Amino acid sequence: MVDSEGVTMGERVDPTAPGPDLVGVNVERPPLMHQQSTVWNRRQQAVSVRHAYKHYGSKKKPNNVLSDLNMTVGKGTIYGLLGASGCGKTTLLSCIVGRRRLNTGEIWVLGGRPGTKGSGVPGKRVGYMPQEIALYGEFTIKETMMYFGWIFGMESREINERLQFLLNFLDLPSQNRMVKNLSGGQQRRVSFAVALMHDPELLILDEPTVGVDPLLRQSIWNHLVQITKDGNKTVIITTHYIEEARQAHTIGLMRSGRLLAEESPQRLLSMYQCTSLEDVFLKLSRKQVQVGSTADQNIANNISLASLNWSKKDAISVTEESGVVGLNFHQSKEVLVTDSNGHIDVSMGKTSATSRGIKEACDDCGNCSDFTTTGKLRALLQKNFLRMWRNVGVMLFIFALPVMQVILFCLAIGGDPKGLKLAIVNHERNFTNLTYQRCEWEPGCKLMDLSCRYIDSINTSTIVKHYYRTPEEAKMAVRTGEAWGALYFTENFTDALVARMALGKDADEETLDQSEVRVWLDMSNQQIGIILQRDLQLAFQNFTKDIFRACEYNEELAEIPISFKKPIYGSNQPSFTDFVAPGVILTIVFFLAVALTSSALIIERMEGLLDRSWVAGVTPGEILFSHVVTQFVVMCGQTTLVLIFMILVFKVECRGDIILVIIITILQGLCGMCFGFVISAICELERNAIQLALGSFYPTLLLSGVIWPIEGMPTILRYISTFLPLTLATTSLRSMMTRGWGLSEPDVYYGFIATIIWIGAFLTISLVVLKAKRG
Ligand SMILES: Nc1ncnc2c1ncn2[C@@H]1O[C@H](COP(=O)(O)OP(=O)(O)OP(=O)(O)O)[C@@H](O)[C@H]1O
Repeated sequence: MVDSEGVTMGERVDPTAPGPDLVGVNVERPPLMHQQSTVWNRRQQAVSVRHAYKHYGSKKKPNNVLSDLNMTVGKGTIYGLLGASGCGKTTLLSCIVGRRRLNTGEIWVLGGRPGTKGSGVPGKRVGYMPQEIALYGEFTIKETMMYFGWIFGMESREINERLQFLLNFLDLPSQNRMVKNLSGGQQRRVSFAVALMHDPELLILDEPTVGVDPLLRQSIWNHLVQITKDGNKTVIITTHYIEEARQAHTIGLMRSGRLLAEESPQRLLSMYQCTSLEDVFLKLSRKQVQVGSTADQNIANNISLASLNWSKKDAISVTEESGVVGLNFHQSKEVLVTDSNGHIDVSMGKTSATSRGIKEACDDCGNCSDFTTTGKLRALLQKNFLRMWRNVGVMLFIFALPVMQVILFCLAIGGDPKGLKLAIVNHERNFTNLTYQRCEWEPGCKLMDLSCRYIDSINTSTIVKHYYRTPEEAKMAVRTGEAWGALYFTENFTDALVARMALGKDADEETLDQSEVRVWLDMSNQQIGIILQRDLQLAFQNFTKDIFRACEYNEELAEIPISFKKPIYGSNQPSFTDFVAPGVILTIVFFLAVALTSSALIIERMEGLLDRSWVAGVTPGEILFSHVVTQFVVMCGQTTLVLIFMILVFKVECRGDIILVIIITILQGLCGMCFGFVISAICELERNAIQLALGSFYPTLLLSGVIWPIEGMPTILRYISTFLPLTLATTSLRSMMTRGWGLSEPDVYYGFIATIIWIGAFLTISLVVLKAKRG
């Protein structure tokens, strides 16, 4: 029994298994079995698609775009793929060039399967012009050609020669014009030129003639006819100008994810007795709608000729193999030979060409390292730098923003508050005029007007003193927000204080009570409250020491018996800036890298540039690598600026090895960049990437111990915090800067290890996601 593939049941050739001809090592024609020969022949066509199914969306709610589609494109032919908008042409082409994968079914392109090693597809065997412009707007025409030429492994001289030809042929303006300044039609022609650049074996053009004037359109078709003449080049073209497709050797009429017909234009016109291809398409479409339901029941394939019941039925060859009307297309090409079974065999006499193509593709991989080629790297790196260089806004963003952030941080954070109002009530003095207070006291060992002497020792830059008549008035000032605290001295403050000091343990309750300085603070602002407490206590200590010194007592008696010696690390008056600065340095570098990277990749993807590079043979790994290199250079610049401003200009303490400080900062920048890659790989839209980047900013900042010690967090949060990319690195940098520790300390090297692990994890995730998305 022979099935629809022409293969004996039970001996079906596994479409997914690589055939002997796959890798170009053994392209000898498989012997004997006719069925195998047919399958083999089919696979040697320029393109062969069999039983292709492709859907978007989830399996539960699939949007079926290709359903059991079969297509055969003979070598050395022009294949016009026609169909209404949304019928799946672009999807089919993207599967052919290896940009997407089918859900089921098989595709063979130039004797290999797209995406397999050594097939050359995606790669330089294919020239692809996508529907969107997909060009770098900030490149000149010449730079655009150089970029793609290098990716295709061409020499600069070769590219220049080809460029001159294409400029003339496509009537393009000066090669130094920026792409973004060209008209829509000119941009499309540049896009077409890119596809023609490396003279590929298979040219896939998605609506190349949109926006092109009729004369040039004809010239483009003439060129396509010309390049396919010798049988070595094949063209697949989609167009909305159906009639221009008359110049194609074969036309595939597509509707609802299937091919309704695949024939030469002349044959289609005569078969359906129409004068225009549009009429043929309409006829076939109507028929498909009419018979759709019954046909679907009988044949799980494309439209069946039997059910169509055309008048010229005999003239149409229908095979179940193709499921397409007239698969045995009768091109007027001498190169196409029909074998004894009626199957086309274009491979005869051309085996060596196929072999050569695949072999060349393999050689390309063999010549260079497995990872990449210098041409590709050169192209990708130049592209990244040129894009940044041409975009002044981005350049400013890259270098001015970190400096601005450091300056703002150092100026705004960590300084002692100034001008805090204190409401003072001093009943030792009978003030009549509260606007001008003279609270005089006599220096030396004079125990008089001690309230005034104490008030005088209160730091005046932080505290502004306002006088009130009664404690109630002063407290009201605090309640209404006029003052941050109220201070009250009793009528007998001096006498009571002297008695308290003289009597010591014999002092009575009233003496103790009268000798107190009573303070009511607004503690709603923790930082201000603590600073006021600190300053009032410090002022009292200085005031007492001053009296003891004057009276020739031992001034140490004025202190509490806990002696804080010179700290082992830091100072007795630690600065909040020194605590926060290490975390702020890393946060600035980390999140700038996130912002920059995440948007860069998404913009490229949305403009279709990433797709185009992929089809040209650039791998996700190469794209990531080129961005890592570009970002690394940027990172070094940013790190230098941030550290210069932080340490040299604003004198933030740095006791440790500056080289280690620089290394961990750069590593954190790289880590942020890799996180940016993950975001850009996951998110389709720039908007979503921005949301994700911003959404991750606050949790990371709050949980990484940047602004508050992680020791103050609940236990679970502390564990979570440890596993965030910034936490251990912040601790490490802080230990280096404030304690002067080196790499031998666990606190320091944990930060380095954690950062490196995060870089690896982020890179792996983004590679996996990018590769998955290519499918
Ligand atoms: N990435 C995608 N995700 C989800 N659906 C998609 C995606 N790309 C295309 N589609 C859907 O698949 C269907 C076929 O789209 P496709 O772009 O292949 O059609 P087309 O024939 O090329 O149309 P046109 O001639 O207008 O370019 C459309 O319904 C489209 O909305």
